[in-house]
Amino acid sequence: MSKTIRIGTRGSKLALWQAHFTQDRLREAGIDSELIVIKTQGDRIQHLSFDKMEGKGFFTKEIEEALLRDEIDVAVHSMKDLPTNSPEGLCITAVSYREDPADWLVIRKEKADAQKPLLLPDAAVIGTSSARRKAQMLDLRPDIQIKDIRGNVPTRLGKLRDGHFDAILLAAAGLTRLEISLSEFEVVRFSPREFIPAPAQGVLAWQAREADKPTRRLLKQVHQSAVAELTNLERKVLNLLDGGCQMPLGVYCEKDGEGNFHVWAALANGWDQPVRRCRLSQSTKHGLPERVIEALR
Ligand SMILES: NCc1[nH]cc(CCC(=O)O)c1CC(=O)O
Repeated sequence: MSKTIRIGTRGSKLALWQAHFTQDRLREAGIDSELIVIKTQGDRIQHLSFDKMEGKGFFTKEIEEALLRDEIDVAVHSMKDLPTNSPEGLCITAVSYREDPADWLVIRKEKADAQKPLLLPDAAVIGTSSARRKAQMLDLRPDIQIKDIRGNVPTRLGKLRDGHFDAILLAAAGLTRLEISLSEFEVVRFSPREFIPAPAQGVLAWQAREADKPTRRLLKQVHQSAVAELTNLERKVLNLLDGGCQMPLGVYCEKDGEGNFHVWAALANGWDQPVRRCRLSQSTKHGLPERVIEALR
């Protein structure tokens, strides 16, 4: 018999889905757990665009602090929201399967224009607060207008429905996990090789105290090491650039049946600056992140 693992999570619908998913995986491994909901800066400050907020890790800081204070044993994060350097004393112990890593462009049906690229009318108003999505969208359609949008996934869809935007960009992972019907909208489902996702998009990270060996041993039972190999590569590129989740950087990695690694990356100096792209392949992962940085220069 092991003790009950305390899982710390944000309170949004998607975060709770992720926490329940964690509980299910642990239960399968015979491990009992309970949920502890924690509010973060990212949940409280919903009116500011991310580029107007200071620092990194808006969705993760308070949960990491609870972990350090021993109020929880495991923190569940969307891995893409997690800065590449864990605070002193904490580490990412395990990662989940990868949900579809793509971004989807969700368009109001009455605005969709089948004659135009990406089904967008001229000068379409696109809602996104992500510098990465802004830069890649402007690269594809320089005529569009960008407007910031905040709030959780259902809130954003509500704002689209209410006509504040012609289209918005969302992670396929969030929409799929919440089983949100998009039948009232037109949807452009980008390939992650074309519209490059955030490093580790679609993957959950399970964080624990470095010194808490019993919890870390339990988490290893649900760890997906093949996923970690790819997300570690993606996050290494972010780390080498000294970037956070507001950097206009997309990195996406696949490993093929022969064991070769393929990386697609896109980087801009700012959200309204030109996008530089690269696609690299090699048979080992060694030195690949460094080559990506070189190619994006
Ligand atoms: N930044 C918010 C956030 N963090 C994780 C997801 C979706 C799940 C994932 O990508 O793992 C989202 C919503 C979105 O980007 O549309």
